[in-house]
Amino acid sequence: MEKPEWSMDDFEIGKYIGEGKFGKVYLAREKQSGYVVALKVTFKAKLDKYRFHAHLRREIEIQHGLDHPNVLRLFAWFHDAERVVLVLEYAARGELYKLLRTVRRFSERTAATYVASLAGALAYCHKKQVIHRDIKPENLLLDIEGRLKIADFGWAVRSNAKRHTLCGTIDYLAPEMIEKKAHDHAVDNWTLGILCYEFLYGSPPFEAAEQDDTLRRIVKVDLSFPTTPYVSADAKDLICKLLVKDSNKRLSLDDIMKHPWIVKNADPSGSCSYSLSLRDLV
Ligand SMILES: CCc1cccc(CC)c1NC(=O)n1cc2c(c1)/C(=N\C(=O)c1ccc(N3CCN(C)CC3)cc1)N=N2
Repeated sequence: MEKPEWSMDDFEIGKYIGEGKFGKVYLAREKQSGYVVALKVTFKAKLDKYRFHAHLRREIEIQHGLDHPNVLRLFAWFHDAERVVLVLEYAARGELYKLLRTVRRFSERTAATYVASLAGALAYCHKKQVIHRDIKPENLLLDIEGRLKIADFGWAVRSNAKRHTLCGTIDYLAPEMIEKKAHDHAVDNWTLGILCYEFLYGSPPFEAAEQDDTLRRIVKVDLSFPTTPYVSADAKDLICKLLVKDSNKRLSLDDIMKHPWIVKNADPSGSCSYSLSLRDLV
């Protein structure tokens, strides 16, 4: 997909897919190859208004440098007089959180497959000195085979220096980010524990009516497992080894891949042709 300079004329624009704070996403087909992509269009006027150039530039630099089966590809980008356009991989099954809300919670096999995919993608990002910092169901997409894709590197940073910026939805924030201590890639490991809990129980572990209560529960690691739905001891063991206050004591991404629950339940292909098992329907 490399060529001197792309323009909107190279694409047939398809249906509107969705929008975020700064951009609208459209399905599109590249005319020469017929390749289907997602075009994320941001108007420069909006960038000026919110002084968002640096954020977008960082998103482009970081995501363009990543190439992993569970990271949404940024193939190219271009701009014209009024827009900046990102040419992104198309994830045909949409947002993972909508699937989670629809089916209420995932089976242990599906949850373990997604956790393993995330651990693999994050291990790759950390090796490339990148911390995503905003891993949450809303930023996870599914391709046509049901394979998980991490998207939206808007909050990602290079992890050479310790970071101090508070960002992201509070349910997924690690204690050290709330206590404004220096944080490193271990924040993504914490978030993986939050997601694993949410995949299995249908809501994040420290959810509370008031934001302050959630923050208090996070810094206290006030973790409890409801008696229903049934969740295996292995799954709870993994969650307890990730939701650890001391970021140095959290299970490493490599150890997650070797954890008995993952080894026993994760589908090595990474794809969950989502079959509703009877247990998921009760
Ligand atoms: C929307 C712009 C935005 C703002 C902030 C963060 C993000 C990343 C998630 C994004 N999205 C983004 O960058 N995106 C890059 C993308 C992308 C979003 C995408 N697909 C979809 O969003 C999508 C949604 C629903 C869908 N259907 C729903 C109904 N089903 C029955 C059939 C399938 C099928 C595809 N493919 N590449």
